[in-house]
This record gives sequence, C-alpha cells and structure tokens, in this order.
Amino acid sequence: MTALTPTLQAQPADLVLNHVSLGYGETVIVRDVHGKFTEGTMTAIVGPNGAGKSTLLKGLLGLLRPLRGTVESRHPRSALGYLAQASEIEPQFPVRVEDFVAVGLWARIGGLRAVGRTLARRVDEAIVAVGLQDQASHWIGELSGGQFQRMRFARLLAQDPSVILLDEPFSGVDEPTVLTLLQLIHAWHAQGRTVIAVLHDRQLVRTHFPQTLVLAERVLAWGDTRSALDAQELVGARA
Ligand SMILES: Nc1ncnc2c1ncn2[C@@H]1O[C@H](COP(=O)(O)OP(=O)(O)OP(=O)(O)O)[C@@H](O)[C@H]1O
Repeated sequence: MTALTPTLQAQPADLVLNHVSLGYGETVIVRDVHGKFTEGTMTAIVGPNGAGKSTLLKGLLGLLRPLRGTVESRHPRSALGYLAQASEIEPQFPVRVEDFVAVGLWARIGGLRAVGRTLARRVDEAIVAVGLQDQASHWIGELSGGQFQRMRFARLLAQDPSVILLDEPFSGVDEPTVLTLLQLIHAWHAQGRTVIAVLHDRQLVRTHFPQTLVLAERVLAWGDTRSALDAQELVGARA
C-alpha cells in the first residue's frame, strides 16, 4: 500500500454498519449500531466488560451474522486482518515461529500453494519487524507471553491486510512489547490502512487513537477520541 495522509471525508468507507444488532441465539448483545469505518482511520472500541466489543468485531468480520441490519465490507475477507482476544492456537502445538507467521500468507495465496521467494522474504521481514529474528526457528511453546503476541502480530504483517481488527492486543503483554506493537500499529495507520482495536486502557486510547467508539450494548459515542471519552464520562459508563 502507498503511504498517504488521508483527508478523511474524501476516503471511502471500508466497513459500513446499517442498524446492526448482534447476539447469540435469541439474546441481543449489541443493538442498532449505525455508522462507518472510513479508510485510513484508527479507532479504539471501548466500553465496560461484557458491553459487546468482541461481538461487534466478529460482526464486522462476518464471523457472526447480524440478527438485524447489514454489514457491508469493501474488501474480501482475506484483506481483513484479525487478532482474536485469545490465541487461536494452543501454545504447545508443535509448530515453529516462522511457520506460524507464514500462515498469514494463506489468506492471500491459499494454504496449499508453494511460498515463492518474495513471499518467503515477507515472512522474514515480518519476523524481523517484531524483533523475533533470533527465535524464528524456535517452537512456539518456547516463547514468552510477549514474544507470542509479537509472533501473532508478525502473522498479520505477513498477511498484509487493508483493515486490521485487534481484540485487546496488549492484554497481559510486557511494556517493551506494548511499545513495539504500538509502533507497528502507527506504521499501519501511516500507510493508510484502517485499524480498529478493542482496548481498556483509556490513557493509551487518548494518546494513540484519534477516533473512539464507546459501546455499552448500544453506541454511546463515536467520533474523535476526546469528545467520545468525555461523552462516555458524562453518561457514567467507564471503560
Ligand atoms: N459465543 C457466545 N455465546 C453466547 N454468549 C456469548 C458468546 N460470546 C460472548 N457472549 C456473551 O456476550 C456478552 C458480550 O461479550 P463480549 O465478549 O462481546 O463483550 P466484551 O465487551 O468484549 O467484554 P470484555 O471486555 O469482558 O472482553 C457477554 O455476556 C458474553 O457472555
């Protein structure tokens, strides 16, 4: 992707929600969300525990079909990068770091195709970008918690998605790793990619995320971070 400084109003919407309600079975968890995520924006989703933040991400990704309303994506699923809250893989699974990261390519090339030299280089670069070059051939079970999260970010880098959805990416992660991962997120943003992250740390949101969506079953506020968090405080819903 080319670097750009987006004039947000002029950018197309990557994801559009039309009065979307989401839930499980008969139970509605997220109600009547209406709005859009514009290309190149960097949005935090905050709200109390159980507010439906992870559920909203799953709706945006198409992993959960809306109970009401529609979600429109400008991109195929393969161009949406997703970091789930819990790891999607058991840490003791016998796979090496470089192979785990290479799975990020599958979304784009298909799992059974040979990885050519250019793509193999992309995996190497992703591993270096997160500082795991010395662990590339290690089993994933040998990594610390912070290294494991760096590896999951490297897989997203290898995937090269246009829109990145992160569910509590810093939870349980050491401070140096948080700084490294924040740098990667800012680099994605500077490249014009769209970033959406569920976060709990309000100070981190204020410092790093220009846009915020406050969710407590419904959207309480959605806009520039300062106004959204101020509105949240007014209605008394703490992140
Ligand atoms: N697969 C599921 N089946 C049934 N209920 C679910 C499922 N996943 C989540 N829920 C329920 O939906 C509600 C919202 O969960 P969700 O994880 O979306 O909230 P959240 O805002 O991300 O919470 P937290 O900040 O605690 O991670 C919770 O009551 C949860 O128990």
